[in-house]
Order: sequence, then structure tokens, then C-alpha cells
Amino acid sequence: MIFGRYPSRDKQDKAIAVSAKKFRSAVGSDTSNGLFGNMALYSRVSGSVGLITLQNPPVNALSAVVRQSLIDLMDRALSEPEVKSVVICGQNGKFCGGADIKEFRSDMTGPPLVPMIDRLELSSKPVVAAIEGVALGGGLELALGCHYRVAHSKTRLGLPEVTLGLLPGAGGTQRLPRLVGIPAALELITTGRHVTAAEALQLGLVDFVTDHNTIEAAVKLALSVAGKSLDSRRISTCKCPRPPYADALFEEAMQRVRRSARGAIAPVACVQAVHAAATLPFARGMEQEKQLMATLFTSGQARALQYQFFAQRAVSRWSTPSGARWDTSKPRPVHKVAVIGLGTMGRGITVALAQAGLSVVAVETHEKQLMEAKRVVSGMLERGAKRLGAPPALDKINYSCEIQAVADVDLVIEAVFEDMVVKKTVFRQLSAICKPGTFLFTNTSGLDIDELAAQTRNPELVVGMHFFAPAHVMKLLEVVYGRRSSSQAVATAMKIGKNMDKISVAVGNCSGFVGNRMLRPYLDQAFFLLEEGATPELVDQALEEFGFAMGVFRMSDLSGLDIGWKVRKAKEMVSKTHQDCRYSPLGDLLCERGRFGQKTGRGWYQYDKPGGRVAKPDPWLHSFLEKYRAQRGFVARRIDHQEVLERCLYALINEGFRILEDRIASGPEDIDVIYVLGYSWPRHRGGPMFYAQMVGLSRILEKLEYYHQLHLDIPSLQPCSLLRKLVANGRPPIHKWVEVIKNPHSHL
Ligand SMILES: CCCCCCCC(=O)CC(=O)SCCNC(=O)CCNC(=O)[C@H](O)C(C)(C)COP(=O)(O)OP(=O)(O)OC[C@H]1O[C@@H](n2cnc3c(N)ncnc32)[C@H](O)[C@@H]1OP(=O)(O)O
Ligand SMILES: NC(=O)C1=CN([C@@H]2O[C@H](COP(=O)(O)OP(=O)(O)OC[C@H]3O[C@@H](n4cnc5c(N)ncnc54)[C@H](O)[C@@H]3O)[C@@H](O)[C@H]2O)C=CC1
Repeated sequence: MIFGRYPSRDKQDKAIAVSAKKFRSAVGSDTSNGLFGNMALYSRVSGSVGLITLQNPPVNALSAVVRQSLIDLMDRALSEPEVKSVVICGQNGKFCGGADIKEFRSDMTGPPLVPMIDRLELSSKPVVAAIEGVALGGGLELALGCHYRVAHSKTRLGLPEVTLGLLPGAGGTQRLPRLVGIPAALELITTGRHVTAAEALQLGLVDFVTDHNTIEAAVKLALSVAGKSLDSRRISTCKCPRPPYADALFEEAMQRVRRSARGAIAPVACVQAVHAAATLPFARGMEQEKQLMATLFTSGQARALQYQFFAQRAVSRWSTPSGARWDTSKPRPVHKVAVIGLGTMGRGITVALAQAGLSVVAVETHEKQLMEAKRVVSGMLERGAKRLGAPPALDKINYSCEIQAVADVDLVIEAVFEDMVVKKTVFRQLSAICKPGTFLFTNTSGLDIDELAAQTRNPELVVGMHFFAPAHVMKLLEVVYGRRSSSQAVATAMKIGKNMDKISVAVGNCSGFVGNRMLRPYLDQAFFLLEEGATPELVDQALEEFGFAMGVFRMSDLSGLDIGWKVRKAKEMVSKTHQDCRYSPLGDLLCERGRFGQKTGRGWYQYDKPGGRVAKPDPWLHSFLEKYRAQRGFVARRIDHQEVLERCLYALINEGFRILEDRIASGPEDIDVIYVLGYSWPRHRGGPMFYAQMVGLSRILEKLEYYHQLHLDIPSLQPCSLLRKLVANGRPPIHKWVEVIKNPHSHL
């Protein structure tokens, strides 16, 4: 056992012995009606320790029944004269994942958390939290109400409520600063970051850390503190340590969250709540916490963030229109993987695979590229290992210029140029070289998976595995099943994604899949707006104020205009005459002038040098746009932010409805997870489809109809028939859309 420092405390508290009866009446509980089942277990250990075990799998969330059971069992422990101290732990090695988030969607019933924790703290018998696995949100707040905290060394602790659009509303904003100080509390509460047990010990958040049996350690502690004064152990009675530079600290924290929150309200409320802890007595601070929480709790942002939380978990329960499903498809074990092509993506994929513990054969065409890739991959692995404090997985990778080196791998991920001819050649080679049964996956960002599968002897083994750059960092993976992909191949891709700590979304095969397909109409609208009178600055500002990390033009400069140009040239969009359908050549014209974005120091903006990062408005671009408009008969008009948002976002959403209608995505959650994790859609807006629901489907339909009438040559503005059906069906809530998709005549 490692002994931690005890935080200093004021000895001013008035310990109040709470009888069992008082405890029960204080939280307003009444178990006599037998409404509540038992979701916590009571036992007596070592003669005088009452052990309460939370039992609510999978994470022992504090549901109404758990809260009630906890109150009942505390009552019991307080009423038994033999019991001198209490230990609270969680079943199955998990202390507690916090309040039950599912309950937030309905009217909250059962005893509230705040008085329950307050009274726990006031208990006359010492209460020790035995923390294993996780202590998050309300779970950590419960532990903060205990008098001692013992944690297993592998535990993660944190107050992640801000990520759900909330603040730690069960006293967390008031107790944590009192225990660990304002700077640490501000950081933990505004970011929701989890800390390890070691860091928790250093902060004073836990009293002891053990590598052994946590409950045994907690019981031992409980025995040793029985009968001792609890005066200094009740956090609510401590004074919040206030450093002399506190005002500057809060000012700086507020500026930081406003900058990074991109319009999210919860981080701001978190700073305000911690400020209350620093300036007000506990009871008044709690009042402030309650008020701030009340505003957040009913906000659209909280709904959006909680929807996104569940959506990210729901996508793992994938299904395909052909009936393949996550629960009936078994992945095949994979030990050795090959990556073909070690450019931008192949390098990141190699790193992600090696970090997941897989053996990798990394293949390039020429020695020079291979050595350069090896140097970069090794650097990435070393930096990652340094961050994690683990050895770099350098020995997991074998480099080769020979494609024959992949003969014995279980799975290949192809990441060569986005060129169908090159990719087809590679797939034919792989099909000939690899051992039978080898999965052949491609990282194409939008080419036809079926066309590639057709090059192989076993098309059922071919699946798209679309990573996002940088591949070792980005959480998202689109797993693209083709017409003939087997359910085992899809299940294996999903499993490999999980092993790499990605969130994988299974989607159907079409040009651009889900993410890039929806991006097309969004980008088109941005170009059209420039033609009609907007500037890149105006469009970007509207999108950034909406919450995107970067507007479309700043993003285009960052990723390089030449990438899209190459794709458009390959699709012959650049050379084609576009008669019925509007096409803006603005991006092509910039590329023809060598303006590829940041890499050339010029794009939609200007930069001080090639590779420069600070975008400045470019007078050349403005006069170029003026000449362009004059030559092509566009009359510049005033465009406001609202039009930018409606044109760009509603066109993207409309494509999302088409994707649902085509069954390329199996539900709106899939699209929303892809957009939040892969395209920096502001998380507090839930995702494009959730946002559509928030705006109102009728309004989206009405606006699309309006803009389509004005621009009949832009087919992407024509409202999708699914959107019309949903409106005709009485605008059902988002979780019921799938019923309308599956049964278009449904009246729900
Ligand atoms: C005015 C009203 C006043 C109200 C006062 C409220 C005061 C508060 O302070 C509010 C809170 O506590 S909010 C909750 C804070 N806790 C969290 O954010 C932790 C969320 N969970 C996790 O991070 C991971 O699940 C975790 C790290 C725990 C486990 O990760 P795993 O990767 O092992 O497992 P997952 O796949 O994430 O989860 C397994 C299943 O459990 C569900 N779940 C997780 N946490 C939950 C929670 N807190 N409540 C309800 N369900 C929860 C999760 O959804 C998943 O189930 P499925 O969705 O069916 O797959
Ligand atoms: N760059 C990005 O942001 C993203 C790219 N992708 C896709 O990933 C794939 C690769 O893209 P990047 O890495 O950006 O391209 P890149 O041009 O940076 O790298 C491609 C690499 O493949 C190598 N290569 C070409 N033919 C080969 C062969 N026959 N055998 C072995 N190596 C070969 C090239 O030498 C080059 O190093 C493309 O399909 C692209 O659409 C997908 C998601 C994002």
C-alpha cells in the first residue's frame, strides 16, 4: 500500500451524529412501500465493518434503485451497534460510473443524490470508499462524500459531466476544490479528464493506493479509523484553499474555456461553479451549483451531448441491409497485418496497429520511401510511448519493398494512391500472393469497394477500412461493406478497429461512403456562396461561430486544395461542361495558379510563407473573385451568416437523409458519430441529423424548398423524399426515423 498525503483541513466542523432514522428522513426516502429492488448488497466483515456493494452492471451507475438501496443499507449500518465503520465498493471491480445517464431523459424519480451524499458525509461512523476500476461523475462525488478513499492502482477517476453538457451537480464542484485546490479542480472539472490512481494520490484526491485487494485494504483502514474523530474528514466543512492569484486564475480559465468551448455552455458554467466554491461558504456554493446545473440539465446542448454519448456506443451494434449483425457475426482472430503504401495514411495506420500489439509488415515501392517511412513511423511510436510511459513498439514492424513479404499475413490494409488503376493492380497482386482466407481491406476515401473486390479471387474478404488523418490519432473508422463482403470480414474490421481504440461505424458502399459523400454538397454550397458575393472570411466566420473548429476554406487550405482537384480531374469534373447542374470551378482555378493552401503559402487565404499556419485575408483573392463574378455574370449580393449556415448545413443534412434512405447508414446515429468524430462537427450540437431534429424537420424542408426554387440547377438542394416522408409522418423523434425508413407507409 502506498500512503498518500492527507489534505490539510480546518478543524471547525461540527460533527453531527446521524441516526439511521435521521439519515432516512433527511433524504426523504421511504422503502416501506417495497417499490425498490435491491441493487446494493450488505454484509458484515471483520466483525465490525459494514460492507455495502453497489450492484448495477455494467458500471454500477447510481440509478434511482441504487440510490435507494444505498440509503437503506447506510441506515442499516448506522443502526447496528456492532458496526463501527462502513466500506462502500462496487461489484465486478468497478466502483461507480456515475449517475445513470439514461434516467436524465425522463422525469427523475427516487431519492436525489445531493442530500444522500451530504448525509453520508455527516454519518457518525467512518465511511471508506473502496475504489476499483472507475469512479466517475456522481461515482466520484459519492466517494468525496466518504471520509476516506482507497483506490486500486489501475483505477481511473474523474468528473466528466462537462462532456455530457452538465457540471458535477452532486457537490463535485464544491468538494473537489476544497480537497485538491482550485487550479487542479478547475482543470479536471472543465475538461472532464480522467486521472490515474497515481495522479489522484498526488493531488490528494485519494488517501491510499494499493496494487492488491482494494476492499481488503479499505476494510483494514475502516477498522483502524473506527471511533476516531471525523472532524477533519468531512470535505464540506473545509475551507477552500484560495491562492493569492485566484482572480487571475479564474479570469484565465474563463478565457480558455470560452476559446476552446466553441459555443458549449457547460465549461463556462463549470468555471462559475468552482468560482462559487472559492468565494462562498459550502451551503451557498451548493445553491450556486444547483442553479447552474438546473440551466444545463434542460439545455439542448446537454441533450445533444448525451445523445452523442449513447450514439458512440450504439454504433458498435452494427447491422447491414442483408441481415448481417454484430451479435451473430464472429470476427476471425488476426495476429499479423500488412500495410501497403506508407504515405500520410499508411504511416499512421502502421503506428495504430503496432500500438494495438499487432505484428505489422509495412510495404513501400522503393527503398528511399521505405526508409523515410521507417524514420517517421519510429519517431511517432517513440513520441507516443513517451507520452504513455511505455516502451515503443518498434519491434512489431517489419519493413519491406517486396509485396511478397505479405504472403503469410492474416489481413492487409491497402493505403496506396487514390487511383483506381493503381489500387486494382495492387488487389490483383494481393489476391495472388496472400495465403487463402487473408482479408483484403482498403483505406480508399471513396472509391468503389465492389470494383476492387472484383479483382480478387475471394471478394467476400474485401472491406473498406476508411481511416481519418492522422490515422493513429483520429478516433473514427468507417468500415465499408461491399455487395459481397462477408459478415465475418465486417466483424473482423470492426474488431480490429476496437483493438486500435477506434470507434468504428459500419456503412454501405457508395461514392464517398457517408462522410465524404455528405461533404460534397457542403463544399459546393461554400463555393457557390463565393460566386454570389461572399468571401472565404465570411463563410468561415459563420461556420466557426456555429462551432466548427475551422471553417471550410481554412480547412481546405490546411488539407491542401490539390487533393480535391486530383479527385475532380480523375472524375473528369474539371474538363466536363456542366450544363444542367451548377459546378463551380473556383477551386480548380486556384490550383491552376499553384495556390494549394498552406503548403504553398497561398490558397483561399495568404500565409507569411509556404507551410505558414496563420491565415490572413488575401486582397488578391478578393479581386480575383470580383473579376470572376464579372466574367461569369454573377452580381455580388449581401450574404449573411444565416444564409451561409442554411445553405451549407442543410445541403449536407439533406444528403444525410438520402444516405439513410439508400440504407448506406443504418441509422442517424451512425451519421452523427461520423460527423462529430471525423469532420469536427461541434459535439454539443449532437451531429447533423440530431441538429436537424433540433432545428425542426419542417423548417429544414421549407428552407431547402426555398433555396432549391432559387437554384434549380443545384440538385443537392432538392429536398430528399425521406425528409418529406418524415414531415408527412408528423416529424417523429430521431430514434423513430428508422421505422419510417424501413416502412415508408408507417404512421408510427
Ligand atoms: C438536476 C439533476 C441532478 C442530477 C445530479 C447528477 C450529478 C452528476 O454528477 C451527474 C453524473 O454523474 S453524469 C455521469 C458521469 N459519468 C460518466 O460520464 C461516465 C460515463 N461512462 C463512461 O465513461 C464509460 O462508460 C466507462 C468508463 C464507465 C466504462 O467504459 P467501457 O468502455 O468499459 O464501457 P461502455 O461501453 O462505455 O459502457 C458500457 C455500458 O454502460 C453504459 N453506461 C456507461 N456509463 C453509464 C452511466 N453513467 N449511466 C448509464 N449508462 C452508462 C453504456 O451506455 C454502455 O451501455 P450501452 O450503451 O447499452 O452499450
Ligand atoms: N490523406 C488523407 O487525409 C486520407 C487519405 N485516404 C486514402 O488513403 C490512401 C492513401 O492516401 P495518402 O496516404 O494520403 O497518400 P500518399 O500519396 O501520401 O501515400 C501513398 C503511398 O503509397 C505508395 N505506393 C503507391 N503504390 C504502391 C504500391 N503499389 N505498393 C506499395 N506502395 C505504394 C506511395 O509510394 C506513397 O508513399 C488513398 O486511398 C487516400 O484516398 C483516406 C483518408 C484520409
